[in-house]
Amino acid sequence: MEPSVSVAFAQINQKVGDLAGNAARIVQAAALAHEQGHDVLLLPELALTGYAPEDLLLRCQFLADQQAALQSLQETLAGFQDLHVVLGHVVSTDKGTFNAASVFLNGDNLGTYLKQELPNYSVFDEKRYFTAGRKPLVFTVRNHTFGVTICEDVWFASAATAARQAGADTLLILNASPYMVRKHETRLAVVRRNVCDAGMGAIYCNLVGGQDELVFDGHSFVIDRQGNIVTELNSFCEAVGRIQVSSGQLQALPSLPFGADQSVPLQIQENEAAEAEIWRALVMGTRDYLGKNFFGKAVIGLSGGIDSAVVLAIAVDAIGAENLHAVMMPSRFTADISVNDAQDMAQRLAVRYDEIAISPMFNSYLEALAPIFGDLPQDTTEENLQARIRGALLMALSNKFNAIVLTTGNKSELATGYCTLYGDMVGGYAPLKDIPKTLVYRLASWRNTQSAIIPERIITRPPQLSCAKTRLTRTACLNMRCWTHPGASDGTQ
Ligand SMILES: Nc1ncnc2c1ncn2[C@@H]1O[C@H](COP(=O)(O)OP(=O)(O)OC[C@H]2O[C@@H]([n+]3cccc(C(=O)O)c3)[C@H](O)[C@@H]2O)[C@@H](O)[C@H]1O
Ligand SMILES: Nc1ncnc2c1ncn2[C@@H]1O[C@H](COP(=O)(O)OP(=O)(O)OP(=O)(O)O)[C@@H](O)[C@H]1O
Ligand SMILES: NC(=O)CC[C@H](N)C(=O)O
Repeated sequence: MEPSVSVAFAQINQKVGDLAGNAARIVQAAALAHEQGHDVLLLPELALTGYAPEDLLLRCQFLADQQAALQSLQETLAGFQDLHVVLGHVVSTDKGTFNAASVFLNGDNLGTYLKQELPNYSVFDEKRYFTAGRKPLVFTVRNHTFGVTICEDVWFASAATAARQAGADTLLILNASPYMVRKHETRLAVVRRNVCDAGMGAIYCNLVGGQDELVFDGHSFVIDRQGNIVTELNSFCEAVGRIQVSSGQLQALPSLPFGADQSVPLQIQENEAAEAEIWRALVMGTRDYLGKNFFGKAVIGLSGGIDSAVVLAIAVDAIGAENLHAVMMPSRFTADISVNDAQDMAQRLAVRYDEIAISPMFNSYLEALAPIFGDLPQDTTEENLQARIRGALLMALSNKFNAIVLTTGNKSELATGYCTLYGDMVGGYAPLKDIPKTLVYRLASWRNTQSAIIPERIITRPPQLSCAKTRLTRTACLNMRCWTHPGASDGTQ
């Protein structure tokens, strides 16, 4: 019987540009893998710089700092005897800048792989920064040979085929693959087609965490050469997965927790609702945007409507009720039930809640404008003015308390222009910017199945749609109402 080889793969949350912090997490993962007696540790794509480093790569100083951090890391990793660490980093030479991965063992570099397929579509812009590599890299631990590739490489056949031809039995894939609904199924299909069909098993290690407008889901997996899933990690949590390779067979070992937040179970839950996964994506995206930009607190305009209710619920799950401030800013047009529902929601979540009446400010504006407006009829102008007064108040609270304003607009509103510039668009991060209104309702209902934090009337009440507020035609407004809330087609408020 052949001696077995064991591999750990660390789904960790790195931060673009934070070389010291990223290196510390890499060392922590290596210590864990070494302590467990593993032979190989696989890390995500560009684990040292974080993904995507974008224009930092155009700064000579950043490249020099990264090189120094890499050197120092290589020395530290030498302390974990006999552990092969497959680490993603940048290589900069007179031939170009490369998205690379090196295999470090006992202080030596066994080889460096250069990414061959550079994605340059959608959110990816790698051709702006990187030059493509051409050669496979393999290394052997006892009798088992591993190939190394990086993310987009496995979306094509050639890099995996070259690794197989160079003798690889199992392909190690370093990834920074952002989340989209159902992306996991696509990744599995791609790896089955390009890696398993070439005769190899695959260990797919993905980055996890929010980075500006992207959220990486992790959801790393191991698949054998027949295309069967051997083990997979849950999405939206840091974790270390582990396998053993024995007589060419890949066998799962129990996964290990990693990092401070261990609220998400490591293993995939059977039959989980799609909303549960999307909710975790929104919570992680919000938590990491705030955390990585040094905001401990947030402020939200709470209207008693569905969007601000869902944003508040996401924010509570992300940073805790004690770090949130909800502000209701009623005008003379605000219905009592809106105020009651906002109060009720804040109370259920134990969030600090304040009311600031905006009528006096609104009247002052109207008075100041009266000589110019004359007897022109009221229209969107006055409505937008209210939204802008609220925006100014929220930004004042933001400046004074160093709390970021969470914008409540959803994707349907942003796509159709149904929002007020310098008004309800105010703020630094919009958790719902990629969530259409129909999904906002589904998410609210799903979150309430976990604990009833959103007053039911906020979910069932037809959206407060005002056609005067938008530049959409009346027909478009009615269509939108049907589209967003099928139950509300009579135009009532
Ligand atoms: N990473 C981030 N992501 C998302 N949002 C972020 C953020 N960092 C701050 N924010 C938000 O931005 C807010 C801070 O921005 P902001 O409220 O604009 O305020 P502030 O950062 O103070 O920016 C204004 C600066 O420009 C100066 N200024 C302004 C206008 C004219 C002149 C002149 O000399 O002519 C000078 C002014 O003296 C002040 O120093 C934060 O409270 C927070 O809400
Ligand atoms: N009375 C209010 N008090 C506090 N914030 C408000 C108030 N009215 C509006 N806002 C803020 O402006 C955003 C947009 O308000 P709008 O009345 O256009 O409703 P909406 O787009 O349907 O959002 P929501 O579903 O949260 O009411 C709200 O999500 C909220 O953050
Ligand atoms: N970083 C990458 O190369 C990512 C590209 C890839 N197609 C993905 O989203 O999974």
